[in-house]
Amino acid sequence: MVDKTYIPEGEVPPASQIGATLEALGATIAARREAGEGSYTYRLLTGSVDGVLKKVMEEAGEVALAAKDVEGWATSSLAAAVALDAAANGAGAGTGPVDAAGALADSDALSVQLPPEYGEAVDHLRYEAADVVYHLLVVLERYGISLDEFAAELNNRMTDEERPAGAVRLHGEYVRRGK
Ligand SMILES: N=c1c2ncn([C@@H]3O[C@H](COP(=O)(O)OP(=O)(O)OP(=O)(O)O)[C@@H](O)[C@H]3O)c2ncn1[C@@H]1O[C@H](COP(=O)(O)O)[C@@H](O)[C@H]1O
Repeated sequence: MVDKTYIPEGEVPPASQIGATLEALGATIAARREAGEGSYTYRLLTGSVDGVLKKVMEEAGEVALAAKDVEGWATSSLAAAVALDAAANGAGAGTGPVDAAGALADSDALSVQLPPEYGEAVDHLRYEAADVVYHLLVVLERYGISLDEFAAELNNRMTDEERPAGAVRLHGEYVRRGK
């Protein structure tokens, strides 16, 4: 898989990239409580709650649409490869079971060319996912749920094998499933 990420030369990466990023973003969002109307985050934190809740739902919907777009490009690429294979080899060619990677499981392997639009759709999905997380963090800040408390919620759901050593947990009285 292509590594789409990089670290600028000479910079030392933090122990956890996503942890450091969420911490920084959470701190920025919290600090925007004092920023004034010029800040989008301030407006989400202090305006009608419907505003930020609508954004969370809208962005989640955009994630779903973006993912469907990725699926669409994958499916049409696979269909095009099957049609090409059938045309090149005659009926019965390339008709074995297709695995998750879109390749035929038998020796008559099918070569699927993913178009540039597929990669662009994946990038768009990542973009919309970031929009959801940003708006979700604004909601958490609005209701005083710290990132550590949020982490504890996730950690409490993990098995002992999954949970990282020293991970923060919720006290039993704050574990309320569903409500
Ligand atoms: N991470 C974000 C962030 N992600 C998304 N957004 C905003 O969320 C809005 C999303 O709305 P839309 O969906 O209408 O816009 P879009 O994303 O351009 O378009 P689509 O999703 O419809 O394709 C845009 O205005 C984005 O600028 C964000 N705004 C701010 N931040 C962070 O918060 C910091 C403080 O921002 P301010 O409060 O604006 O100073 C920034 O420096 C960033 O680090």
